[in-house]
Amino acid sequence: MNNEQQRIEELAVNLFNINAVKFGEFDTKSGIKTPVYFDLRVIVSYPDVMELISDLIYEFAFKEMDCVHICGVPYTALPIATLLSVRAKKSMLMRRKEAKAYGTKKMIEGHYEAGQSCLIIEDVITSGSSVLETVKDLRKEGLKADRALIILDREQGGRENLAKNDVQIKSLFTMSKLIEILVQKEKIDNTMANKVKKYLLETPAAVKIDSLEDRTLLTYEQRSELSTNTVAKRLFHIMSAKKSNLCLSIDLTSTIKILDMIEKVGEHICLLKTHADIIEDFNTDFTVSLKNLAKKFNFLILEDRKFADIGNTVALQYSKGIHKIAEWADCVTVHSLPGEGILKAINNSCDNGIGSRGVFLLAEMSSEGNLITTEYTAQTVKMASKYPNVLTGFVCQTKESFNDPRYIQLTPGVQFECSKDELGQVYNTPEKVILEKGADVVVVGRGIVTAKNPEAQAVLYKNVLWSNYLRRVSGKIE
Ligand SMILES: O=c1ccn([C@@H]2O[C@H](COP(=O)(O)O)[C@@H](O)[C@H]2O)c(=O)[nH]1
Repeated sequence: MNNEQQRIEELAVNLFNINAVKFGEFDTKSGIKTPVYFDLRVIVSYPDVMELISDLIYEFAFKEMDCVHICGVPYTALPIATLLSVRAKKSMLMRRKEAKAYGTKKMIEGHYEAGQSCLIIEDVITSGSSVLETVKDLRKEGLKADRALIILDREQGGRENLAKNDVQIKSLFTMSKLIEILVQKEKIDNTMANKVKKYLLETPAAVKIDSLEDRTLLTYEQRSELSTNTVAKRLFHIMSAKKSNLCLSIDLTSTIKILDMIEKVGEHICLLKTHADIIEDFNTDFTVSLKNLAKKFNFLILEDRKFADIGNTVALQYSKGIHKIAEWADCVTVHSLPGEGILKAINNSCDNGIGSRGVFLLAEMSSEGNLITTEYTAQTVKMASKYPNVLTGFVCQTKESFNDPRYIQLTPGVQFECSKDELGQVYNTPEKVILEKGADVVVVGRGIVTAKNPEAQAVLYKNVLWSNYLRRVSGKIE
């Protein structure tokens, strides 16, 4: 056995011994359970392991790579990048997780010039999204970022996702290699190893999240393949099948008027948005009729309840009271203001028998003078990323709010003219929201409901929204 192999095996055993590799059942970012989990954050407490890792990276991977700078993906890879920088006498750059609120507002700290190359160091890759975030920020500064050294590649699509974005990787271990060594060294038995192998074979490659590719250039069909929330998947399918990305906001106050309006426009919409609390004669028969119409015309129902309380209260508001929203609405809107308790509450309700449901988180609002800031929007998107199974998308106004192709941008505030109502609602045109603002599903309320001929108006909206979507995905925007 050669020296490299021996030291790789030594590292595998060390990682196992310090509990940086764990076996059991763990939740992952993508929502799929995994029998093996890597927590390389603990290595900072073990100088010998740190030294071994940086030696291995330096001798077996780094030496042959020509680069001006080294940049670790925050945070776990930062100490490794530091050791390597000292060892190789190469400049190190630091990528911030958030831009500073004052001063330079730079994302990359250190001295560099555009055109110089920067090698990225990362501990573990699954989909490769964290490496891509770093690549994105380095490239924004004009740096060449096309190679990354990884300690462990989970072999779940990260290498391929990165290659598609022109980043080549080299890793000390693949997951299969590590497992093989641990069996050989009698750290785990064959049953466990087979469980991991089965998981690797059966689990779809981790979705391509936060890629550099613009989500709005992907088709709804392509995005349905990536969806981790059942409602988002269904909605993408319905949109493609009906050639409609129109959501009707049915802000009427009587059940008869609502059902009558749906008979007229149901064929043309992919989503129906309700405000149950404005309906004066709300009753269970109405919800039965609503569900029948949703089935007949093939659309989903979104109750625009905008929950904004503590998790426990929301769980009750969602399933109890007169409205029993959980029983008839495929998805609901939720404010992020109170924190992730709301998402947990709805996630738990799904696990506890109501089945697959979805949430649209409010990341931005269409009303003039609303208090949402860009930081609030960014934190909302970050919070949501922990709940991929329940998150259908975001209610927002701008494409920049998020780029994860699994989620749907639902944009209200749309009419044929850019205008405002007397209470501060701001309207953009269908063309603008689809082509410039990144909307996937567009909410139209009074633009249809108060029209003389709502059906004809719905068809007009549907056609213009769909043709602009086709322009967007075919890259024919002049
Ligand atoms: O930021 C937001 C969030 C939700 N809405 C809702 O959409 C409709 C818009 O109705 P219009 O008649 O087309 O103005 C309405 O139900 C709002 O509650 C929004 O407008 N803005």
